[in-house]
Amino acid sequence: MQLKDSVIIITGGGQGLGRSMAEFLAARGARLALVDLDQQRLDEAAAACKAAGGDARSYVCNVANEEQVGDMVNQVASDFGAINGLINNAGILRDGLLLKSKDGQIQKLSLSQWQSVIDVNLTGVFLCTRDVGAKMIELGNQGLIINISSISRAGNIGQSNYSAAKAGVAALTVVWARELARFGIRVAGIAPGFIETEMTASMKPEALEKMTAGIPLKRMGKPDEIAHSAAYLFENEFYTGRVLELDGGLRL
Ligand SMILES: NC(=O)C1=CN([C@@H]2O[C@H](COP(=O)(O)OP(=O)(O)OC[C@H]3O[C@@H](n4cnc5c(N)ncnc54)[C@H](O)[C@@H]3O)[C@@H](O)[C@H]2O)C=CC1
Ligand SMILES: CC(C)c1ccc(C(=O)O)c(O)c1O
Repeated sequence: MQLKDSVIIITGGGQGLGRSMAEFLAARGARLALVDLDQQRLDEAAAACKAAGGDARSYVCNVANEEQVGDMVNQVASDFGAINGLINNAGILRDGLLLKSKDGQIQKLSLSQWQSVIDVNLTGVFLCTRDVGAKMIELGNQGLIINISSISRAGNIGQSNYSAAKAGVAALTVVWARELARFGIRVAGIAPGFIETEMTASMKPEALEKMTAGIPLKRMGKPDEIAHSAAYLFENEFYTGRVLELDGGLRL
C-alpha cells in the first residue's frame, strides 16, 4: 500500500506518538484525520502535518464514546471520500497497585481507576476499529488498522488496568486480522517500550538513568522510530495479525 494520498485516521493525534506518526506519514504524502479531545492541540498538529507536506483535518472525539466515534467516522468519510487506514493510538495511564497497605489499612485499586483505562485503551480501540472497518467495507476501501499496544501487555507491576487493556489490544489484533482479511483489511500492532516523550523528559535524570540501564540498547526509543514502523506496516502488504515489538530488547 502506498502512503501517498492514503487517508489515515490517527486517534490521540494531537500530541506525543500520535502527532509524531502523523507528521511522519504526512511527509510521505498521506492525508490525515487527526482525532483527539482538545481542538487547539489538534489544530497545531494539523498545521504541522500540512507543513510536512500532507493534508490534515482535525476531529474532536472521545474514542470511548460510541456516538462520537460513529459521527467522527461518518464525517471523515464525507470530508475525504475514502478511508484507507486507522491508527488506534489514543491511550491513558492511571497506574496503581491492585492492593497496598498504608498505616495498617488495605487500599484497593478503585473501580473507576480500572474502568477509565479499559474504556479508553480497550473499548475505544474496539469502537474505532468496528466503525472504521464497517465504513471501509461500505466504501469498498482496503487498507490497514494499527493498534498501539505496549511492552506492558506482558504484565507490569502497578498497571493492572493498563496491562489488561494492552494485552487485550494485542489479542484483538490477531482476531481482527483473521476476520477482516476477507475484506482486504490488514490489522497489525506495535508494542513500544519506553519512548522519549514529554513525560519522560520531565523525569529526574537519576530516575531516567535507572530506567535506561535495564534496556539492552541503553536508551529509550524515539517517536520517529515508532512512526517509521507504522509506515513500514502500511507499506508491507504481507504483514497482518502480528504485533511488532519495539523496545530496545527490554523485557519487563
Ligand atoms: N510513550 C511511551 O513510552 C509509550 C506509549 N505507548 C502507547 O502509545 C500511545 C500514545 O502514547 P503517548 O503519545 O505517550 O501518550 P500522550 O498522553 O502523549 O498522548 C495520548 C493522546 O491521546 C489522547 N486521548 C486520551 N484519551 C482520549 C480519548 N478518550 N479520546 C481521544 N483521544 C484521547 C490525549 O489527549 C493525547 O493527545 C498510547 O496508546 C500509549 O499507551 C505504549 C508504550 C510506550
Ligand atoms: C511502561 C511502558 C513502557 C509505558 C511507559 C510510558 C507510557 C506513556 O507515557 O504513555 C506508556 O504508555 C507505556 O506503555
